[in-house]
Amino acid sequence: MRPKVGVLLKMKREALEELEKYAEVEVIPYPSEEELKNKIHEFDGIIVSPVTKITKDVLEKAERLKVISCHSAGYDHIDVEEATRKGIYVTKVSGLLSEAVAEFAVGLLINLMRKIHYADKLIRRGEWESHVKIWTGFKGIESLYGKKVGILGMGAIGKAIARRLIPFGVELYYWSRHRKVDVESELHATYMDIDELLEKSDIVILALPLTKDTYHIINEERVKKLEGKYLVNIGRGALVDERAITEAIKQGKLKGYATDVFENEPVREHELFKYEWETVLTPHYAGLAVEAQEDVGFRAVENLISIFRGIVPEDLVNKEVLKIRPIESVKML
Ligand SMILES: NC(=O)C1=CN([C@@H]2O[C@H](COP(=O)(O)OP(=O)(O)OC[C@H]3O[C@@H](n4cnc5c(N)ncnc54)[C@H](O)[C@@H]3O)[C@@H](O)[C@H]2O)C=CC1
Ligand SMILES: O=C(O)C(=O)COP(=O)(O)O
Repeated sequence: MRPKVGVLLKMKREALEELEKYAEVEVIPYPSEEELKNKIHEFDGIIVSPVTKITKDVLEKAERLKVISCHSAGYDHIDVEEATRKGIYVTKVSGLLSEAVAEFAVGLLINLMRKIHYADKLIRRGEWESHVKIWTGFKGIESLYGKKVGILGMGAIGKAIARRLIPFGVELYYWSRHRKVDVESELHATYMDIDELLEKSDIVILALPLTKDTYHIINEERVKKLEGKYLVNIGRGALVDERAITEAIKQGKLKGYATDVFENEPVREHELFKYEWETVLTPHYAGLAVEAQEDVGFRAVENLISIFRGIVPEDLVNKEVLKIRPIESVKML
């Protein structure tokens, strides 16, 4: 029997056609939790974007579900622990967005330090001369050259950021779950414990996934270690305690915060909106470059089909699931 697959986003037509070769497909773009609860029992597999949360309540109704294929590198919108317990395979799309996202992270950082976003506003308001006031230093514009940059999370994106920063003449530090000897020889980045890294860096970049271990990893205590420094967040909003960050910006302790991600998205209003000099804020769009998005749909389809064929894909997030429900028992193709 062909698997029934729910596509819970607007996916590229070509990727959808590829999926239709193997599965009975129903497209329900961005359903509400209620809609999903009423529908999920029909599916053997789903393809899902970061906008749709797959909660414990949804999974409770997912009687047939065997595969959740994320159309993204992040998988924090899935209750992975519960999925694993139920023997559901969860996959992500690794690598495809990294170059575009890393480029964007560097863009955010340069913008934050050189105030490009702010200068753009000044000239449009007819305030050409005011740049002189700024330049003479009442608030300070800084160059990246010679700075110490600490990267938290040295995965696909973290490495791509590091590679881009080397030509800027910075000193690189990193912290990740595991020490990476290849990174150290290729990128000349020094491994440090997170707290030492926060203390020694002038700039900190977050490129971690959001998990129960990394939730609020930049908490109130750690924000104190960022006094006089810049922070860039390209991972997920809840890697930081946004309230503590906002307070530190308000008090002039954190020099700047640039982020593409927020604790509660979408964001319509935020206290940080007031701090135009100190913050650069974008609506979760670092991965949105046509070149980056080109193959994401195909990879999400490939991961899902691979599992239904009894092949474990490299992009499997919850490897422990293999012990709970062996791959042979999810084979449908
Ligand atoms: N702003 C955006 O549009 C985008 C954001 N992202 C976010 O970036 C995250 C990272 O993506 P990739 O680099 O592709 O992932 P990856 O899996 O290649 O790298 C993640 C790194 O974080 C480390 N890590 C994981 N858990 C850790 C922990 N508890 N403590 C210390 N280190 C830990 C891993 O060892 C790995 O080096 C994604 O999970 C996603 O949330 C990804 C794409 C686009
Ligand atoms: O891949 C990820 O984790 C992302 O955050 C990308 O999000 P998007 O699918 O571009 O809204």
